[in-house]
Amino acid sequence: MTADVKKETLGFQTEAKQLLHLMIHSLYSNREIFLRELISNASDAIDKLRFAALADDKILEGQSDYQIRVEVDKEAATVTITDNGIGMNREEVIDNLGTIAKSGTAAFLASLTGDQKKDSQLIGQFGVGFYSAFIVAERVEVHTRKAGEPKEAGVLWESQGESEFSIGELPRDERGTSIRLFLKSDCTEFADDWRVRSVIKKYSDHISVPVLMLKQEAPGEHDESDDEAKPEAPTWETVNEATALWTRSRSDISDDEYKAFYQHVSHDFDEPLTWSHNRVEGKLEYTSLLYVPGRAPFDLWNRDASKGLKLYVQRTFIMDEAEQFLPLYLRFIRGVVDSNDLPLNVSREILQQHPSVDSMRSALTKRALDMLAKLAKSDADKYATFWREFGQVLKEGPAEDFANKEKIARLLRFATTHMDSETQDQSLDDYLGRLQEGQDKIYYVVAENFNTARRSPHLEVFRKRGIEVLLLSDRVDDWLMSHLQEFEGKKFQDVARGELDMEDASEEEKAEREKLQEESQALVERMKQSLSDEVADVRATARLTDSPACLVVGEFDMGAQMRRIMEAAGQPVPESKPTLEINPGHPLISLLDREQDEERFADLAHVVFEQALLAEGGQLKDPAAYVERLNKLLLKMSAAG
Ligand SMILES: Nc1ncnc2c1ncn2[C@@H]1O[C@H](COP(=O)(O)OP(=O)(O)OP(=O)(O)O)[C@@H](O)[C@H]1O
Repeated sequence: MTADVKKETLGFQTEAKQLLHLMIHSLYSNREIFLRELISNASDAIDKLRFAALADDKILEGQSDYQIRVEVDKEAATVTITDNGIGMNREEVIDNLGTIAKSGTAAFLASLTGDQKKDSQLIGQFGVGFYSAFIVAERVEVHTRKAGEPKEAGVLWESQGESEFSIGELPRDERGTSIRLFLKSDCTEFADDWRVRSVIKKYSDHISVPVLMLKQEAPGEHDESDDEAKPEAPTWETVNEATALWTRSRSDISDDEYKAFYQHVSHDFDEPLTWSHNRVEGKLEYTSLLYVPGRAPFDLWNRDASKGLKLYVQRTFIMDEAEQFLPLYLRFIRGVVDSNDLPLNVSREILQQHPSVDSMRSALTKRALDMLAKLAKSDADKYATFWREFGQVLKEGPAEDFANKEKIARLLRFATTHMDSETQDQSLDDYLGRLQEGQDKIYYVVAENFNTARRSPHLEVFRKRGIEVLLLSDRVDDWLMSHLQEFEGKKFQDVARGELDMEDASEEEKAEREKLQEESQALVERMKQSLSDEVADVRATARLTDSPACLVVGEFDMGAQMRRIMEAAGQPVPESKPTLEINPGHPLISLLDREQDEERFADLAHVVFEQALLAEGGQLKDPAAYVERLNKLLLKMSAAG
């Protein structure tokens, strides 16, 4: 192909260079996947052409027999993948094959460790794509022409996968793209017809476009006496199943086929955790195939990361990332929806207004939630994986989707005082199964991290009474809890909020609490005066057993954790002071009560307040003053001793 080409040499973008290098070294043990990636791209290119032809069928140049051809040449040690899809012009070749446009790429590359095994996992998450050709090829040639452009617009791109590539003009009769791989000496197996066929069967059976290879003559078929009549034109045969997988009946599709199809639609390297394939008939007609990935993509938290489903209308590919069919909190779900009701010329704008889309969205949301519920029930290990990867995203659900709040709540998993471990593996149903007699609330504590939550002084009385408390420490938790009011008729109660009124307290306990309050009246008044700048109120409490004091926010005030997040984000936060609750039975509080020296009383009262703030993960306004006060008290103590 290279004769007479005016060539120009250009360098790969730095990120592309790094990725290429990494790809070659970390995916070697799984090298056959290059074929899946290239066929997947070829099929995408044909989908794009089909879609573009809906608006202007001149670009088909009278040829609408879509196909992908794979040719091997054992002698030359090459394998060539040719599609008659949309093709690329010069600029697109440079952009698509020479740079990586995904946002977050630099951060992704920085997260790599140099450990091949770990990196190969990560790179799978990133999506391997076209560059996987260089795992097996020492040189790659791409000859392409954009559909609808003249033959002379053909482009030849060539690279050895190091730091540069060359690009030149080379006329091309057929529209579309041909990718020729000059195989490395230890990869010549991919120039073998049978080897390639089996890889195509394995990974690309479900591609709706036919993948063709030259028919091989069976041994003995060749009749010598016929030699005069030859040569016949080579015949091509279809190697893959070539029907869109989702159009087939569920019972005819094997798990392996579902998995391979997932890798095609999601560009994921790994297997999905589960899937749900459904055909809906009646008022609306559509087929959906939804998957739960096994791992979060590297850019899950990027605003512009890919999300949504692949949309088809009557089998014709319309768009990637159709976001309208699922809510944001299910943005990790991948798959396909094929509608019979939407018009073929549907655009993103039309999708936003089309009446069927709303009904499809609520049905697909329900379907996705049911699929997760089923996974939780049938495979605890896989569900734990799901939760680890996507739990935080699902926690956005109750705020976004009021109608499905209860369903989502049932899917949530928490760390609680029951296991006292950081792993979030307890469901609300588990919690309800362990309610104490008379308990009619679901208690929780929110803190900055797990240990602060677990050691929160607010929990002391709950532990004493054997009442379980949810331990929340993810950033999204305050947000979540502000939208979850109740579950199965039980209200959620923040243990650090409002006055503690434990419904199971006995008459005796109540009387004791009242007595406590009366006895502490004088101390409480003195402390209120001393701490009037810091706290809204001081009161004696029975909720503490080991700690001298804790802070409590008003029933309707913003939680401490939420306040910290808002402050960190530079958001205005309404001014509100917490209430200090003290434990009159604690020796430090008794000491305070006995303190006659007003200055020392003020110091000690402040230290008690500041320590309560520290214990819940808060920040002191004036840490130096705290240290000074504490030191003063320590010195006093040693002087007294
Ligand atoms: N056969 C082809 N025909 C037309 N365009 C192609 C072809 N192969 C690749 N491209 C273009 O090159 C781009 C980059 O391909 P590449 O496989 O690296 O990434 P991708 O398919 O976009 O995503 P991923 O990295 O997740 O696989 C594609 O998005 C497409 O625009």
